Amino acid sequence: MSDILIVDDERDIRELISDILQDEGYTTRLAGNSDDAMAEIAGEQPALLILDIWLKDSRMDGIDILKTVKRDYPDVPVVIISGHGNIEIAVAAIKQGAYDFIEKPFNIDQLMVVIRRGMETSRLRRENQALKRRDTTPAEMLGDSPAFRTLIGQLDKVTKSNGRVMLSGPAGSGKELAARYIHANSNRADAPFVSVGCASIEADRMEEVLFGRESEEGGVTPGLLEEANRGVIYFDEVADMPPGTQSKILRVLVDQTFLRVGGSEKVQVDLRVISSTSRDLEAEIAADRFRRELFHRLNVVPITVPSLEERREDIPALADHFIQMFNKTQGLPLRSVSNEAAALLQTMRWPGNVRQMRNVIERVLILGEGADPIQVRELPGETGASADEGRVVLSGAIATMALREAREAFEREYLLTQINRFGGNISRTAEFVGMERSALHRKLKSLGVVTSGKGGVRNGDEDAQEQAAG
Ligand SMILES: Nc1ncnc2c1ncn2[C@@H]1O[C@H](COP(=O)(O)OP(=O)(O)OP(=O)(O)O)[C@@H](O)[C@H]1O
Repeated sequence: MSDILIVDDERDIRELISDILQDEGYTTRLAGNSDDAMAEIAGEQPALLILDIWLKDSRMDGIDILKTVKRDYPDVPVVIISGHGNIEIAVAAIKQGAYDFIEKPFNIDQLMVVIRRGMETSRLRRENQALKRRDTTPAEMLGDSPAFRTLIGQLDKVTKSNGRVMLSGPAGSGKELAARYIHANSNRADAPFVSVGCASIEADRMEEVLFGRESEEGGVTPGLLEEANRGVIYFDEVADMPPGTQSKILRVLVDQTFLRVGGSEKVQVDLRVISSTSRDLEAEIAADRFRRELFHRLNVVPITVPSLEERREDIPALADHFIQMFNKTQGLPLRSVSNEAAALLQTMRWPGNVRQMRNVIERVLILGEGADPIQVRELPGETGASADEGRVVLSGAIATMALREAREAFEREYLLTQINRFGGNISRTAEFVGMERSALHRKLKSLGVVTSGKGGVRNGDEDAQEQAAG
């Protein structure tokens, strides 16, 4: 959707405009009457429409087309071409929602100014829509660990106030979910929740995206602040907000008004602001990358969202939750998690927090063996998947034991593995593990492992015996 549709009954004119635009790098489509124009638009929505007001031999005139387009494709900016001296008609067209107009005869510069601005508007609208699409209904926030209960307790305290909240915590820990929880339980729940990814919007586009734009003729493209009016605006990774925008946002926070880009009249908004950061904002302030006044305005109620490793207790319930979610949304198999696999999930490292765990579960459901329950060997680390996907600290069974029992289990498993490696040769095993032969014998005896002659090992514990044999 980056092309321009030119509708004019005069072939010379439409081809002339097309040539100029193509020279400037735009793709164009042409239509000489209203039927062709509507067919082109229905086929693929153009990024911008240039429309002659007077169309000979057409069922609809330009104003009718404009009305239809504004009704059915409100995001397509329409630039009207009007004859010289037809200013009233052009103004009427603006009132009907046209973005701008050019008068015939026009020069190339005039044309290009209007088109470039129109294309920018179109891009901005699409960007805003894409951002809004990310706004899905709040997912359920799950957990019962002490760290999670502390978090929910703090969130519950701020839902009914209008206080600005700063959520800090590592990536993927659930900051946005916490912000949505506040919104959903507040008296702004019926108004929008608009998320602004401060890291994902280019610095030079930020102001237009936030404040919107106004054309000289009064055409308005609202920005995200206006779209969030009466609701919540969520600044995700606020440390990434460009310095110029920081100053402007500071002013918005002071008097809840702002100017659109190109505008001269103040726009009033009623917003609750929630921000998030995974960085240390004090350090950003010390390095002159973040404005202290803005920090103080945003950081009225600071709330820390714990990492997943601080709430390992919640992991089995989260795993079940994600399995059910992927079953519902993607039809992936509804599986349970074996105790060992759950224990392993609880002992892994999770640098990407809940998001990473969600991805791991999704991958297991897609690529795993499919039989119930999910086994340890299907999990990353055990399957040799990327080290980043969670380094295994402990094997599954050991993770569920008390220290003494775990130590014994580990020693048994370790020594049986070594004895196997050395074909049952106790002397070589003793040498490798750094023990006296007699000390190793004693150790094995205390662990219930019986060495029977050459190469054989026996063990009271069936699992260990299986491992020794395998
Ligand atoms: N307590 C929870 N219960 C259920 N799902 C959760 C929970 N916490 C986080 N999630 C899920 O984990 C994923 C990441 O959460 P979210 O996007 O809120 O994290 P974030 O901290 O905002 O991440 P980033 O800083 O990277 O944007 C989401 O899919 C979210 O639904």
